[in-house]
Amino acid sequence: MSDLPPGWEEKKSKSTGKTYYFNRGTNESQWEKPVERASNQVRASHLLVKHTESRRPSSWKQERITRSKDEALEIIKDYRKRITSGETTLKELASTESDCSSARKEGDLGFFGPGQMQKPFEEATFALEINELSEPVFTDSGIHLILRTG
Ligand SMILES: O=C(N[C@H](Cc1nc2ccccc2[nH]1)C(=O)O)c1cc2ccccc2s1
Repeated sequence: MSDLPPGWEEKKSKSTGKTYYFNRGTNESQWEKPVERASNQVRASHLLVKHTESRRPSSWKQERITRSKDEALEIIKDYRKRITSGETTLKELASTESDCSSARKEGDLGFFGPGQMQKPFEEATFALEINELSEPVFTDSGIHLILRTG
């Protein structure tokens, strides 16, 4: 399978059987194989702190998450202070502290486009500059710190 830049998919023309390329961001198609990612793709790493109201109050770290949403927010604010002070980095903290399974990849979620992540997460990420760290972001999964990386 040819490896395509993020946001593109390979298709076969129904009439001619020729391969063409579909850009999920612009819904345009082209015959030429794309070399750069679709413009609407971003990449991010994140640190998630779950709480009792999380959609799935369990993680690789803790079978049953018992902290409250308020406690989770205090934890996230402390993490943000430690990152912005330079004491640690988001990727370091995500590796040991994130309640998301992406912790094993330093919180890296890879590339994604519109419609792939929960709306508050998507909107927050698309509003960030590359290498910018978000404020606490609330989704049904819990509370996140997001670092846009691409
Ligand atoms: O949804 C996931 N994990 C959930 C927690 C979670 N909820 C999220 C909501 C938005 C963005 C990331 C999120 N991670 C879980 O472990 O309960 C994902 C894990 C991974 C791992 C690698 C790449 C993408 C993803 S998305």
